[in-house]
Amino acid sequence: MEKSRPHVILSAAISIDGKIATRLGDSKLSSKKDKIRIHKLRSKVDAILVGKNTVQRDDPLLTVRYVKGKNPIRIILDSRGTINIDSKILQTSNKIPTIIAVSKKISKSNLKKLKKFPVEIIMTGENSVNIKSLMNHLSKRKIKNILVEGGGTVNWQFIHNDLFDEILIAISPFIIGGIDAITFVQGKGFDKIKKSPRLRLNTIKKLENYLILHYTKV
Ligand SMILES: NC(=O)C1=CN([C@@H]2O[C@H](COP(=O)(O)OP(=O)(O)OC[C@H]3O[C@@H](n4cnc5c(N)ncnc54)[C@H](O)[C@@H]3O)[C@@H](O)[C@H]2O)C=CC1
Ligand SMILES: Nc1nc(O)c(N)c(N[C@@H]2O[C@H](COP(=O)(O)O)[C@@H](O)[C@H]2O)n1
Repeated sequence: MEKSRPHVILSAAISIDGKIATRLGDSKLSSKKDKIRIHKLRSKVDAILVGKNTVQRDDPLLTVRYVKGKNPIRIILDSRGTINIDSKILQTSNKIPTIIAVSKKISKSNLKKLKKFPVEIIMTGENSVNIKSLMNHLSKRKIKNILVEGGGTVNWQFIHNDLFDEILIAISPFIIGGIDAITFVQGKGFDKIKKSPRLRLNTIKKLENYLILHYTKV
């Protein structure tokens, strides 16, 4: 029987105090070696997924550049289709397969704007993108594994809805601090430790001043 969702790996570079970006959105935490590690991983997955805020803040390419390898399909969660038309994601969508997942709340004008680009639009969910049904849809499209590269709001949705299998964390040698800085997991958070998913720490790897932690669910 076909699995109802792809295998999901959550990945982030964090400061030693668990932040993924400063309060101003600076998230450049990875070293060159760490980028090589992440690009190797990107080259092995079918798709890479991020949230709209990450696209707005970082203007990422989400491609494989530090190593040789194939680019994964890019998936952006953008409920209202507000992604900037000048973003690298849209501007390179003629070269790299790109899916924009939107909700039924998208305006006609934003839908029209997206349709001008060679992207696939998947509409699911009333207010925000229904990630369970999106995963189901992607599974039917033979997307077997997805690398979720944040941000914190998206990570919370995958964790809260128990839609992940592995977590890869690079602890970088920085301290960010501040209650307004984005943490690895945003959202409402669990109110009791017993509600948190149980994780098994599989490997710890030292990469210069970085620690790469690999967890799976118990
Ligand atoms: N250090 C690192 O490894 C990384 C850092 N970042 C940083 O994280 C920050 C962005 O994180 P956040 O503000 O938490 O935003 P986010 O990147 O998680 O995007 C959240 C947005 O995605 C959209 N969305 C649509 N459907 C959704 C759904 N079902 N679940 C969740 N989101 C949905 C909504 O517009 C929502 O506001 C940026 O500053 C970025 O630089 C992002 C990725 C990795
Ligand atoms: N692994 C990792 N380390 C960091 O320090 C980061 N800030 C991120 N961010 C994620 O990678 C995306 C940038 O990708 P491109 O270099 O533009 O291909 C960014 O948008 C986050 O998803 N990751």
